[in-house]
Amino acid sequence: MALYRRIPGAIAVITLTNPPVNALSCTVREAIYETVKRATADQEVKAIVLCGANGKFCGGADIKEFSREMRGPPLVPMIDMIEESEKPVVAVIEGVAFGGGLELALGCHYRIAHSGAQVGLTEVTLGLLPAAGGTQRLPRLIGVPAALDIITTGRHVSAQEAVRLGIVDKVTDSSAMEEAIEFAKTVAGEPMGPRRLSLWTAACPEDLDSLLEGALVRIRQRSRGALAPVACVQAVRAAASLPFAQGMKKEQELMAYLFTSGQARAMQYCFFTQRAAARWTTPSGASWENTKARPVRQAAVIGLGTMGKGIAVSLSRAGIPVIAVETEQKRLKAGRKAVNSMLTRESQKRGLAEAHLGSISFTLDLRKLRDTDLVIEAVFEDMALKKQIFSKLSSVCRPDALLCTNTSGLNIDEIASAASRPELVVGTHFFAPAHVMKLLEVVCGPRTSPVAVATAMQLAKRLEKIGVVVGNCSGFVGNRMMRPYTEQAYYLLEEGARPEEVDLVLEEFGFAMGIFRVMDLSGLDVGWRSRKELGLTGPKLPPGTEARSRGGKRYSPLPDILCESGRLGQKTGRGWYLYEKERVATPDPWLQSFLEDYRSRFGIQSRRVGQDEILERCLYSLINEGFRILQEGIAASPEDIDVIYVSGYGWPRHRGGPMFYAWMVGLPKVLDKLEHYHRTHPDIPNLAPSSMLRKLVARGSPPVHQWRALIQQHSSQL
Ligand SMILES: CCCCCCC/C=C/C(=O)SCCNC(=O)CCNC(=O)[C@H](O)C(C)(C)COP(=O)(O)OP(=O)(O)OC[C@H]1O[C@@H](n2cnc3c(N)ncnc32)[C@H](O)[C@@H]1OP(=O)(O)O
Repeated sequence: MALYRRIPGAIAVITLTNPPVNALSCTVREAIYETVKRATADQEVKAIVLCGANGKFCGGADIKEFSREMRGPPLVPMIDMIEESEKPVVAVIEGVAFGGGLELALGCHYRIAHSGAQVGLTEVTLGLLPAAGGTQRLPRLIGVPAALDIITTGRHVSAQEAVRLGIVDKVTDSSAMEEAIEFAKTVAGEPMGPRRLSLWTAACPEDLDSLLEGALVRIRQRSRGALAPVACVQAVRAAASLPFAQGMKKEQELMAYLFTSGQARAMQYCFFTQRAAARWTTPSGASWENTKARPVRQAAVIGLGTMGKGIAVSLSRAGIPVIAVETEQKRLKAGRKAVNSMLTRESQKRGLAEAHLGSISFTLDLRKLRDTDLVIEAVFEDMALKKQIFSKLSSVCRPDALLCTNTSGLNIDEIASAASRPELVVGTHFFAPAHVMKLLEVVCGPRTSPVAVATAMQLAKRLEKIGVVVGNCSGFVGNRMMRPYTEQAYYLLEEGARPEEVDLVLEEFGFAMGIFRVMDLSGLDVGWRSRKELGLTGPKLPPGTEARSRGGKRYSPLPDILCESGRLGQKTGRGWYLYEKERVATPDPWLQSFLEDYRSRFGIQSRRVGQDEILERCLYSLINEGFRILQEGIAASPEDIDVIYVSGYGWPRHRGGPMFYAWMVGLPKVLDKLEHYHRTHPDIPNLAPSSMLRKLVARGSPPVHQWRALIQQHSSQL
């Protein structure tokens, strides 16, 4: 709703009241209409102040309403009515003014913001565009180039930048409300015509076409295949070239097209699932409701390799004092140097004062961890080494200290078996670079206590990461699903495809990089090491093993052969691609002839592999593994899997996540295709459709939010 009160000085104050973010729900819109009409009709009122309750102006349109039939007064005429008011309307921007919230403020005649406020036209992040006049008013207010950037990225703009750009008229460190009231008194009675943005002309550069073209190029690089940012560019073009009314018509047409697109649905699904994952209720009944996280006043990181360094920076940035431990003086020195320079870069980039960073001390002595609340082990993926560390930690640390391992796939329970209190051992799987990537898989072993999970999830929040609780199995959720995906990519090469063909299909789907480019970037030796550990290749492989088969299942030795010949990816200048210029991948003629030789050596008839087959075999095998994960109770819900993929594996947000995508494609189609590919490749068991997928199809393919209820609770690992 919106509360109305009249205060001395002939001012009407209208307060949007819809916790937690004062979203513009049907009821709020109705109340704004009514209160603005009341204020304009009231002879005693000379000016109007519009604010939000609880220190937040407005979080925009109510996203929950987008999936229902629209009711109540629409936003556009409501904002027009405010702009047309003869009495000045002053918006008080505290907290946030996002999406429709900022559009509402743009309809007001003046905007006064608190210095801590943020504004933005964030609709593009939900697959939409600012269709309450935002695409037409913002360019008129601040010019086309700056508006184009804000509208197409949906980025949050600080109050300081907002006043610099002219989005707000004034910023104050003290009470924005009081400032606005005093200001409103000074403009009461003035004509409002010059303050109506709809009457302005957008300042436009001479080379408008090249500005818009440049924006489209950046959009294609950043979010391939996403419709909303492209529509935003079209709407801004309309603002630059058409009268306001026609621009508004164009804005509405584009919105109608986006609103019903699967992409908007997918991105709104992402918005809600990310928040649902943070609420983490497990099938065994643990949740924030009944479990309290332990306070983390001091943390430690063991191992200052790539991951350890990023984790230490992440902790320090959250203001948590850190003890960083290494085994050798040389490594400690190198680690200290790297961490300190990362922190300096961070504080320069984010404007963080050193006082806000948690202190980091460096030591070779594990005994220094005796007062630590939480330890994160980030050493090599070596089970024996990890067990040795956990055993030592048990004797050095406080008995209630939480012991976390950053393994990316080893058995948490086996690691926990070396600790004296296995219930306090939990997996915290960070993603590289750990101080940048948002995802944290919180891995729960069979003996991990709810308190340990709650503490790790609370830590994720403090580190501004998205924590998702998963069960213990090889590779957990994310890496486990990657295996069948990469295997399919190798098989496709064996059968006739080229790396650049596979990558192009995946990039056109929306991944920032295709799988072969990703492998080249992270180093082919990472997978090679783990395949050697598993005895799939290298010295542990029993003599006489067939080159293309392991345990009766198809195996591709292609990546092993590349590694053996020193092609480890970008770092050696060669991998699946050639890197003559640093980081620039070019198709390698050597690889092409190597693949031809390989095929003729193994009698494989090379064929042209179509784009659909590339996409389906890569994605459906990954999705199929997701269904197995659900079946085994390793993830609590399909939404959790989707959050993991969107926030940690570059799955395009406008595709919702693998499980949502499967549902959008149609579960019967996914099942049918998997059956087809499995019939064609019976030696690839990953292609055999999972029973969970069959079950969902048999139940009529219910929407994703209903799957959780169908997952057998007794098989849950959580
Ligand atoms: C054809 C008809 C349409 C015409 C209108 C078209 C023009 C307008 C479009 C829009 O305005 S779209 C919405 C634009 N707004 C946003 O993108 C903001 C989204 N929200 C956020 O970014 C954040 O929530 C926040 C505002 C920065 C607050 O962050 P914080 O971390 O403090 O809290 P959260 O956990 O994110 O949110 C708390 C709670 O509130 C729910 N929520 C937030 N924003 C909205 C919203 N706009 N609509 C509905 N609900 C919202 C959020 O889901 C959380 O709920 P729970 O998970 O706790 O249930």
